[in-house]
Amino acid sequence: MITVQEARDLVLALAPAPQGEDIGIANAAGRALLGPVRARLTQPPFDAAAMDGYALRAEDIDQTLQVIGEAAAGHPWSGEAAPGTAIRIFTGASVPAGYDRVVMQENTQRDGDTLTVTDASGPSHIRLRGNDFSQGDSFDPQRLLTASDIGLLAAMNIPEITVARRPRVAILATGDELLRPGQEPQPGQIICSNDIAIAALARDVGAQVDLLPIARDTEASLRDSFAAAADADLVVTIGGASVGDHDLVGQVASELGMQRAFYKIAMRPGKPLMAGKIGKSAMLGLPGNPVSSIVCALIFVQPLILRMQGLAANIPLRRARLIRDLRPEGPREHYLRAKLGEGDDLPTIDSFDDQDSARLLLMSQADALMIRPAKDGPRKAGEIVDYIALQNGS
Ligand SMILES: Nc1nc2c(c(=O)[nH]1)N[C@H]1C(S)=C(S)[C@@H](COP(=O)(O)OP(=O)(O)OC[C@H]3O[C@@H](n4cnc5c(N)ncnc54)[C@H](O)[C@@H]3O)O[C@H]1N2
Ligand code: MOO
Repeated sequence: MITVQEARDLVLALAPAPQGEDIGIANAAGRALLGPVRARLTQPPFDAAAMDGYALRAEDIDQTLQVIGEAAAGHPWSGEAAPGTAIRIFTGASVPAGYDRVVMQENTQRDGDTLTVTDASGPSHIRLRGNDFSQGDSFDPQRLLTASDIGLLAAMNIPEITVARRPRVAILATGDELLRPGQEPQPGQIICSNDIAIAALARDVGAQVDLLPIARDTEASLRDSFAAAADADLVVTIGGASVGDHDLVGQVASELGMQRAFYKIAMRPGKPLMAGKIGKSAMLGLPGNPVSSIVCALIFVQPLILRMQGLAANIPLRRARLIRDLRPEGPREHYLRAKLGEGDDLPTIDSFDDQDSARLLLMSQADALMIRPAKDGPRKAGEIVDYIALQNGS
């Protein structure tokens, strides 16, 4: 069996080069910029008042001043700064040339057109031209664009950008026992939970998801499903990956010409993971146990979808202190469902006693996946371990 790291490298190598698509920035949150863009203007474009008050020359601050004009946002004042004068100014207005200080109106006293400063302390309250960014500055965040990013693109006066086309991801749950949520289970049947969970994880990283009908445990049904997924950039199957008589996914995929990159990895949960290419699509075959499928989606499916959009696919590892001793590990890298707590320097982490890969309730209660290397020795409370933060965490 190959290691998780080897498997990740092979999975990421399945990503084709991203294709570009031009979109308006208003719809660009959650999309991946394809290459750097450059600011089309300087921000702020002029020295701008940061407070409502008066613009004056710092050297005049102790004098009685004459108010000779007004500048508001969008309405600059274009006269000359003369000694002993001030300009009524409002936040966002251009500070007229020659004035180098804005005093908040709370720190002034005005009588007709004369002004005295009652409190001369404090900063200049002027945002200098270009203090945020300058025309020509490059922007390339190397992650899915956030709300702040699209605000920044707007401020840079970039109305349209080229992003990676959303990867089309077909998700296929397999199993005779599976029903859709809301249906009435007969003896031996359960509700299909995995495909909608994996679909949500895929959408979170920018995929356009096609949730296929549940395939039955027959070769014919699986062939039909693979045919329906032929246009996908990535086909994710769920279940039927193990060695049982009804685990047909690998067999049918091979008959359809799948070029296998690997089958089975030293990971717990997730051992029967399968990866390769089928037709024009990348394919990942996830194990059917609900927690296994979600963990594999976090470690392999999401990074692959990000890579398909040209992004680095690193999973941020964090560190926490064990709250109690741990037994030695077996031959597979273990991703344990765990709870975080407040600690002095680092958070504390405590894995659940029950690590059954079928227990969705525990997965939903976990706020971290604690990572223990294969064959890790016993660990003592207080030692530091790596973990991956989960969305459930507060
Ligand atoms: N003899 C062996 N048996 C098993 C091994 C093994 O090495 N030797 N590995 C075990 C491990 S580890 C896993 S993980 C599972 C994976 O099996 P499959 O991928 O073939 O999954 P299924 O058998 O189809 O299902 C397992 C389990 O999960 C339920 N399931 C499946 N799909 C869904 C779904 N979409 N929604 C909700 N629940 C689902 C299914 O009903 C089963 O209970 O194999 C072990 N066996
Ligand atoms: O690998 Mo299975 O995914 O341990 O439950």
